[in-house]
Amino acid sequence: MSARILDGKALAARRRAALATRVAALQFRPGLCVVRVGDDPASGVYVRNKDRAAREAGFSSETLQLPENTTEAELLAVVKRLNGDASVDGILVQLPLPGHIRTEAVLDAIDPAKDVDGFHPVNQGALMLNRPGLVPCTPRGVMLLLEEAGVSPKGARAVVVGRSTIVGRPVSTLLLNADATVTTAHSRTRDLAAECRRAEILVAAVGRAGIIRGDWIAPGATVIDVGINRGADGKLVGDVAYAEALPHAGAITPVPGGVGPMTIACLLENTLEAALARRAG
Ligand SMILES: Nc1nc(=O)c2c([nH]1)NC[C@@H]1CN(c3ccc(C(=O)N[C@@H](CCC(=O)O)C(=O)O)cc3)C=[N+]21
Repeated sequence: MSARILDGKALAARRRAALATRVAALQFRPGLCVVRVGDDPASGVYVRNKDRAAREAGFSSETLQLPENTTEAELLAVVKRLNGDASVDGILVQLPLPGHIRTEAVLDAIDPAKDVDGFHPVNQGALMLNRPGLVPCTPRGVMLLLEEAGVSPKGARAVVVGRSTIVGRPVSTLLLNADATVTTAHSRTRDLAAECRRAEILVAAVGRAGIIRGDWIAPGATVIDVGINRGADGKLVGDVAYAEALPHAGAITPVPGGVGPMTIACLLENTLEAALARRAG
């Protein structure tokens, strides 16, 4: 038996096509602005793919490329200008930022109504309280892939490996809000293999190639691999040892072509949502 492959690339393409139809019917173009400081390689692929996807869906998309030596004060001034720019519906500041800039200070400065990453404390707090708000893109993509797989979180044992504020924690919260029984495992978890083996839904968001081994996966489990790591041969690989996992999992997302494209589709959905909410007043 071999796992069903959850095609995130195809699902993302369908969602972007649906978005394009909705955007074409609007009286305005939703505007996304991405701010990139320096050229961290982790951001490169994302910025290029996002820009193309945004334009194809009828959004206006702009990337402000600032030099590596931009000061925190200068970046805050850019964010404030975008907060006040009525043509900008969504603001995304690419992470990671250079070490001399405090990430929290920058994220806190983004207008929560334009925070299409969903990283602002107001939006993260809303998520924790299960109230309406902008939800982080990758975690939303994870939930949509589960839905696509026909897997209901309700009552299910879910294990999320990773506790980052941008993926692990919000994924755990979304699963909890969807009535899963959630374990958040991390680098200090005593027996990671044992925790993973209990999972009916396993979400890997660690950022280390292949650390989740095939025999950590319960028979028939649904595996969502959030990791996008560069392997020794330069190819993209996930956090899950994919070939090993195939005979164990019931369904699994590939890397590339799984969660990554969904992140971009959800970013555009968040941008439309922010645009409609702001323009409704
Ligand atoms: N403020 C902020 N928000 C982010 O969401 C954010 C960020 N900063 N910094 C960088 C990371 C990285 N990230 C990716 C999203 C999609 C793909 C993606 O589309 N990957 C495709 C294609 C990869 C390829 O072909 O090279 C795939 O996995 O199939 C990759 C990486 C978002 N990030």
